[in-house]
Amino acid sequence: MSFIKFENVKFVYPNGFSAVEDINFEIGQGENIAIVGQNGAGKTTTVKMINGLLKPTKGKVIVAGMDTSDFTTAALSRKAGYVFQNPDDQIFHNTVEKEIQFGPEVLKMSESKVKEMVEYSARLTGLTDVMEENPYNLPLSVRKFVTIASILAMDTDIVILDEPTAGQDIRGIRLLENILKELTAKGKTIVTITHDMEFVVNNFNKVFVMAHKNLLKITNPKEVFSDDRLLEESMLMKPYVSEIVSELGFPGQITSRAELVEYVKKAK
Ligand SMILES: Nc1ncnc2c1ncn2[C@@H]1O[C@H](COP(=O)(O)OP(=O)(O)OP(=O)(O)O)[C@@H](O)[C@H]1O
Repeated sequence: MSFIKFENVKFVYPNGFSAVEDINFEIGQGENIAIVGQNGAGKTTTVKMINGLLKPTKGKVIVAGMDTSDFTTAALSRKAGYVFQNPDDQIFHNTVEKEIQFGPEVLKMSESKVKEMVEYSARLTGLTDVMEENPYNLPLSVRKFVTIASILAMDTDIVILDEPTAGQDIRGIRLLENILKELTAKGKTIVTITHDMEFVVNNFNKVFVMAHKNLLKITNPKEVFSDDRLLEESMLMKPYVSEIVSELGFPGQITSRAELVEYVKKAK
């Protein structure tokens, strides 16, 4: 059964610019989806319609049984938490702790539940030691985790991450991978926009490929990276491993480091 459903969805910004033309898809509860595609394809516009920040100009968006056109953004954001692409569009408190606390307090969680959720989210995002800091004194990559923590603390059924990998080093990527695992284990539905193809290969089974204001294909990473036409149309780069593998003339289905190591070991 679908938990998120887009039916013939079009979105036109107030200035008349059409960013999404005609999108149809369904996401089941507990699914973990990556959205990839060229800049300006309409990825952010699409996910903002899931938590009601934007309402479709045409068509229907149904989230957890709610037609988003009939509900306020406040009501929808209790179901779907959206982590903004740019943390500075989201952060407005002067300590990390206050920022994370804000969401659960708005949701009127009990004092002990707020404390529990803040501690849990801070631990998961590696922020425990910077709780008293002003977020604006922290690097952008850490500010991103502050925004992720503030959404995790709300314990929404749906978590939307917009470009979480941008500017992250290996520690940040590992933290993100752990967060995805933890959320999946808790049965959360996760939608992640990313340009990092290595991250896609290592963490997702289902990929939505967007281009030209539409959803081109719903597939898995292996199919994306073995479909040269799709790659070209959506202007996606293959993961580094896939590039090396094709230069070496190895089988094209190898997309991750682990698979490459396995293949070379067997071939020795
Ligand atoms: N508020 C707005 N008013 C008018 N046009 C907008 C607005 N916000 C975004 N757009 C335009 O809509 C198109 C789709 O933008 P969107 O942010 O959804 O794309 P995206 O696929 O997420 O791109 P990126 O990977 O660069 O973040 C772009 O051409 C963008 O310039």
